[in-house]
Amino acid sequence: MFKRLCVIGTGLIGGSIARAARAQGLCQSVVAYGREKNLPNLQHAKALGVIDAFYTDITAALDGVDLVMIATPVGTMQNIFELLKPHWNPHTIYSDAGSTKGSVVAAAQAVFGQVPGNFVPAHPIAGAERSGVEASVPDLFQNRRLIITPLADTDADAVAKLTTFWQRIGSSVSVMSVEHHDTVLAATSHLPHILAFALVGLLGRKDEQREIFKYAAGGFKDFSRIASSDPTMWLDICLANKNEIIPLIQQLKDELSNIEQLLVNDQAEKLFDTFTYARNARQRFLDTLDD
Ligand SMILES: NC(=O)C1=CN([C@@H]2O[C@H](COP(=O)(O)OP(=O)(O)OC[C@H]3O[C@@H](n4cnc5c(N)ncnc54)[C@H](O)[C@@H]3O)[C@@H](O)[C@H]2O)C=CC1
Ligand SMILES: O=C(O)C(=O)Cc1ccc(O)cc1
Repeated sequence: MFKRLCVIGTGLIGGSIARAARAQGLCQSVVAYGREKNLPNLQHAKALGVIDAFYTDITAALDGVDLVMIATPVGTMQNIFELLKPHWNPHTIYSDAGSTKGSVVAAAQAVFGQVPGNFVPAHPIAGAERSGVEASVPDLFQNRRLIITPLADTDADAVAKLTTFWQRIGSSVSVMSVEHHDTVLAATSHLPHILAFALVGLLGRKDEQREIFKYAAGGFKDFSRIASSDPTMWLDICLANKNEIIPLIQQLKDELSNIEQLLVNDQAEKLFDTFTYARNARQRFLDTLDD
């Protein structure tokens, strides 16, 4: 499908894309670009067989490449576009895996003036709280969703080819606008991560923290898992999508205040209704997951 894939950011996502593309025979070779300070990680990626070669020189890294995947934290994307700009090839497909799309498109606009038609913004809704190439696996995207957020000028052939690429590594591909993506993901991914960081931070500061984590029942263990996620990656995501996230934090505070008042006033029936509404809403959500 592709001759040579170049991954920029060989971590959990970049490494998993490389492994999956190789496993499915979607490219003949995989190379990586990285910075000098990241050499040990690139050497490790090569030793693991995730990539065939790595370069700290972007010209060498892009030689013969027909697919570039950017999988670095979203706050680095503008620098990556600056790096790519002098070598931009109209016959190459460029894409990314960033968790926010408005900020990535804005970064491309800032560098190129107009977002190039052969850059296809994308986001795999698959991942983990772990980072780095050692956490990468070839089946990370199996039975998961992948969102493409094309712009009016995005090349339809590039979108079609990238759609096939993601489908062949197991993803179900949806297309939506950049704005809709950022609104939806703020609610379903960004707010829950902030909540996990806040809750684990709160409990971690308490004197009885040893007890709290020792007796963590299933629910807290599940929910606190995402608080182990990479702080750099989440700082970038939260800053990039803060306009969507801040109103949701306010709404969440209102929900918590409501529950607090129901408890203060012993309004058992209303509290029961609140829990029942959420439980039914989740069931409706699960019922429609296959749509
Ligand atoms: N972790 C997850 O579950 C998911 C992450 N994403 C997105 O994918 C991207 C990558 O995330 P992960 O793979 O989890 O992170 P990671 O921390 O595992 O890997 C990121 C890699 O990028 C490299 N890097 C950072 N700045 C760089 C720069 N300026 N130039 C070259 N390389 C640089 C790092 O050295 C590292 O190897 C992020 O944009 C994230 O928002 C998307 C879906 C899921
Ligand atoms: O570990 C988890 O449960 C995640 O939610 C992983 C994740 C993190 C960031 C994304 O943009 C998409 C998926």
